[in-house]
Amino acid sequence: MTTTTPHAATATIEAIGLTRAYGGKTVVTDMSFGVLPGRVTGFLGPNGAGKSTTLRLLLGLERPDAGHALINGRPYPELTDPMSQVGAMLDARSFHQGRSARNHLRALALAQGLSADRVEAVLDLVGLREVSRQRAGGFSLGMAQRLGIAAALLGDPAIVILDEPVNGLDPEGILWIRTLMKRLAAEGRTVLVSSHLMNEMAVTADHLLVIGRGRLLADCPTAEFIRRYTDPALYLATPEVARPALLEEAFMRLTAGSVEYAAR
Ligand SMILES: Nc1ncnc2c1ncn2[C@@H]1O[C@H](COP(=O)(O)OP(=O)(O)OP(=O)(O)O)[C@@H](O)[C@H]1O
Repeated sequence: MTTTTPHAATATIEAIGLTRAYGGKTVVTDMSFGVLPGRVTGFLGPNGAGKSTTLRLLLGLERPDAGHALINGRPYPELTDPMSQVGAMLDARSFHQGRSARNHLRALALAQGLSADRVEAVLDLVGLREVSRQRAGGFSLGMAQRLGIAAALLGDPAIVILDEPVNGLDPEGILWIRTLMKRLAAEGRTVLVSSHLMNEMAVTADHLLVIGRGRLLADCPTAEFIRRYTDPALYLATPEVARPALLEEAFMRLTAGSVEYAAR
C-alpha cells in the first residue's frame, strides 16, 4: 500500500484498523486512513470492494469486528449533534415515498432539533423549491439524488459523505453535483465521495483512497496516483492537460488483482 499523506492531526474522518466480515467472509480488512477538510476525497474501488460497507462503518450504521472509526475525534454514536457534524447520503431513495420533499426534510429537521429555516435553505441549495410539495416517491433519479443531498446538508455539516452520488445522472446532474462538491470543499468542509466512475473522479477528486477486496491500496493526491500507476511510457507521451484521462488506466493497473467479479 502507498501512503503519502500521514494521518494528519486535522483529519476529521479516521478509520483505524476497520475490519468487517459477513458470514465468515472478510469484506473490509484492517482499513486505516484519515480524511482531511478542504478538499474532495474520492473513495474508489471495483464493485464489491467494500466501499459502502466502509462508509456504513464510519457512520456507525454497522459495528466493526475490529478497529474503530472516528468523526471529529469521536465514534459516530457519541456525537451529540450528529447531523450538524456529518451529513451523509448512502441511498438516494431512502425516503418515505408518500411524503413531499419539504415534509420529508421537515421531519428530519424536527427529529434533529434543526430549525425549519434550514429546510428552506437546502431546498434552494439543491434547486428543489419548485417541486418541494410534490410526492418524493414520484421523483426522477436526479431529483431523488438532490433530495438526498439536501437531507445530508440539512444540519450544515462540516463533513459530507456521499455514496455514488452521480450514478445514473444525466450530464447536467453530474455537473451540478461536481460543482457542489468542489464548492463544499472550498468552504473548508471535508467531502468524501465514493464512485467507480473514473472520468468523474479524475476531474472532481483532489485526493484518492483506492481500495480493492476490502483493503486500502493507495492513499494519495489524484495527480500523484496517476503518475505513479500509469504505464510510464504512456504517462510521458500524454500532454499534462490530458493526464486526468489516465486515471482509469492507473486504477485498472493497481486493482487488476482485486476485481471480485472479473470475466475469466
Ligand atoms: N449485509 C451484507 N451481508 C452479506 N454480505 C454483504 C453485505 N453487505 C455487503 N456485503 C458483501 O460485502 C462485499 C462488499 O460490499 P460493498 O457493498 O461494501 O462493496 P462496494 O465497493 O460498495 O460495491 P459496489 O460498488 O458494487 O456498490 C460484497 O462482496 C458484498 O456482497
